[in-house]
Amino acid sequence: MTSLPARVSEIFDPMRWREIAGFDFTDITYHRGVRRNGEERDLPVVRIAFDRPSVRNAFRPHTVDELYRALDHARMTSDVAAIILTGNGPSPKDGGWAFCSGGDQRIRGRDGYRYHRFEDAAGSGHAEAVDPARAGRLHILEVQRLIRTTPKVVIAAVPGWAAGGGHSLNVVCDLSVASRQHARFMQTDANVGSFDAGYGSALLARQVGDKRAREIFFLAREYDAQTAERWGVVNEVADHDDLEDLALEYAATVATKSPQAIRMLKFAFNLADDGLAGQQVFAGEATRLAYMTDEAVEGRDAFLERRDPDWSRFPYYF
Ligand SMILES: CC(C)(COP(=O)(O)OP(=O)(O)OC[C@H]1O[C@@H](n2cnc3c(N)ncnc32)[C@H](O)[C@@H]1OP(=O)(O)O)[C@@H](O)C(=O)NCCC(=O)NCCSC(=O)c1cc(O)c2ccccc2c1O
Repeated sequence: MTSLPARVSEIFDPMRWREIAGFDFTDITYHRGVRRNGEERDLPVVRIAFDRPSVRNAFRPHTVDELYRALDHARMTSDVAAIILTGNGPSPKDGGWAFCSGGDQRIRGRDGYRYHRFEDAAGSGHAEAVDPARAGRLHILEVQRLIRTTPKVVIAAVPGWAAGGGHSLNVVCDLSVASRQHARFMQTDANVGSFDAGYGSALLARQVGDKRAREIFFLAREYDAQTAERWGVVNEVADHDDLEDLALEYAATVATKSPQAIRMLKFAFNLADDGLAGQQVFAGEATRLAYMTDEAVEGRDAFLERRDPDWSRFPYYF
């Protein structure tokens, strides 16, 4: 049996996971699902979790870099069907739970979120040199696009606060489950002079309706898991201790379906809202399907054999 991983979160069951080698993450944790009763084997699911519980799992640029790497690794792991995105907890400071509270406001500069603490030179005289190319970042938006275009089902397991950019991450996940006792939602962007004018607002309006989305952003009122379920922000509410089990159950069910069908469906759901970029992603998968046909093979072989293609075997289907 592989060694049990550390219990990274109070509701994380080490028996169900193994560490994924090759990463030295500091701001997130990354695990592969395993079955340990009987012969040990990998399950088609990974768990990626924000691991900054003392700041309600706020992300800094380094967190976003790590999140992107883990998501991309999961995307390219061909026997993974589903990705659970969650937040470790509780906070060692006050026992509070969080999925993610968005960008870490302590390191927000005038051009975005900064890798290093940066004091305005005029204000403090302690400006720290930062590679300008790595200065202010807003690349959580790249993570949103990766979640959107990864051919896997991404399941948000919301154990506590989903606020600001964390609220938007929940919106962009394919499915969501939330803790009855601790999940809280609040779109605080406008409180702090920020605005996710992309998926975080437009896709939210698709999910909850236009008036409700405006209410969520304009009033920035806190709402709980049951309300989130009623409004369509999450799929299901679970008791806190059962939250990760429910997310795993979703992942296991997704893994019983045809990988191709899931991919085509996910990209079909995205297509209209994502415009030409959505069409491109969907069309890429259509091309893969086409390459699997004898007709496409004939086109390729004819070129390689320096002859005219013979399409006579392939009818003009209608
Ligand atoms: C999330 C809360 C509502 C929780 O309130 P609660 O009372 O439970 O906890 P505290 O407020 O006491 O927080 C405990 C502890 O954590 C620190 N903390 C919490 N959130 C953050 C944060 N985002 N950044 C930094 N630190 C945070 C807090 O200061 C406390 O520390 P102590 O040292 O005092 O213990 C509440 O915490 C809250 O409202 N948090 C802020 C939520 C927020 O406004 N987030 C940012 C929104 S903007 C954003 O996320 C964003 C990011 C992007 O990269 C974008 C890119 C492009 C477009 C838009 C973007 C965008 O909008």
